[in-house]
Amino acid sequence: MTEQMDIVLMNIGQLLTMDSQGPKKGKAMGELEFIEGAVLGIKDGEIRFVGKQEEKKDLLAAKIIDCERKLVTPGLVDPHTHAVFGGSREHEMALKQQGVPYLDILKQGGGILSTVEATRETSEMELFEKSTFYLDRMLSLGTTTAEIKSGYGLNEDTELKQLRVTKKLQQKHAMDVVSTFLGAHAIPPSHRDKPDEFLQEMVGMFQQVKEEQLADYVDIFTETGVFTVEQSKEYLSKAKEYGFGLKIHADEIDPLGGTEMAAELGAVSADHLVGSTDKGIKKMAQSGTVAVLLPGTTFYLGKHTYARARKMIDEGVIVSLATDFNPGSSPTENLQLIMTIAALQLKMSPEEIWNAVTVNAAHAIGKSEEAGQIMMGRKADVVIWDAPNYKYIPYHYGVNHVNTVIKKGRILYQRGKIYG
Ligand SMILES: O=C(O)CC1=NCN=C1
Ligand SMILES: [Zn+2]
Repeated sequence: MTEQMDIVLMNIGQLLTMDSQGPKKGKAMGELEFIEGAVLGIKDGEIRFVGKQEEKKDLLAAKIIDCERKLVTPGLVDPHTHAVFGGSREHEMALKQQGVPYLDILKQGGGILSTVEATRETSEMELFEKSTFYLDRMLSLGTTTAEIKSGYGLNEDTELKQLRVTKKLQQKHAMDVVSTFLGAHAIPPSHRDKPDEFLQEMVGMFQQVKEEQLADYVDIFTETGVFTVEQSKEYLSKAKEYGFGLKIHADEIDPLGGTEMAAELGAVSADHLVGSTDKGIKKMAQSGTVAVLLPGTTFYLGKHTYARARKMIDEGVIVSLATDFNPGSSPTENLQLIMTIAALQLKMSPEEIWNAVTVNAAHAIGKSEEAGQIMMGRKADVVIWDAPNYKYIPYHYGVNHVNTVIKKGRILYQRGKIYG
């Protein structure tokens, strides 16, 4: 019986389905489900057939794409970005080259605080247009679902402005967007000597953020010169009472013990984790807190100590990867580059990397049922790559391997032609 599809992808070299019940951890992170010589049927925005070419010859479609034995995967999921911000920080490159530490730039009123100034001065419309451009670029790089944090306002008006821009992106942009309230991103100059009072003001926003459905998660930057573990624990405990999922920028630069605290609170994810201790890693494995690793930030800050991904995977932690896209410590939308750095510096295998940018990344932002996998009935978020197999993407770096991006069954991006 012939079945009429909207789009059929045929002659697929390797189709990565990432088929699994829930996130991958431990040994399972090293396993990858894929079909060689596959065909994929899409109808009404959903996956309607997944199988081997010879199993299904009678698929008819308005559009048939011969994938020429290329790699096909789910759309990538980026679970940690700061993609709504004003201005840029290219002027900080010179300071980085002189070896000025990230936290010193912040202490001198630069870093996050210089982006705060720029964001406060940028209108909601300009922020929306600027972040639309960034999300378009992320789509062209194969990302079809992304998390976006606030945190460049550090006052009620501007934090709400950022969150409303993110909400508008959720409504208007093809990218599926998850929103996180990161009002506790840094201590603004106005509250330099009264961080607790500032945190109280951010707690005072929880009700409105909840009522206006402006964020699913609350996050905090637990770091030397920013917020202590004790302040963070109190802040996140209050966020939990309001029903928010918890995230934390933990042990990025100094090992303060944010990892342990995140696991104890049952945070959905703990992010960065360069300084996580053995104890913290064990606690994350027990609590199911996802380790969102950001090796691009370690690379960009010129650091040589990376998060201990191998230890985390061996201990059974759910590990995912993200760009940490932001104007200061990781100005890149390119999750493919992060895959390469994860291979070279985190020593993650290609199989672990693919699980980390799909099914595990979706789990880190509560999108397990919607993103990161190609399964019957799921949204058709699919990428065709100009690559012969899944190992090729982390191997060949610094370019965009995407041939075609299909989002909810619509072709949104195709590699540009060279008009010779
Ligand atoms: O520097 C930034 O703008 C983003 C960041 N927050 C915490 N670490 C990096
Ligand atoms: Zn971040």
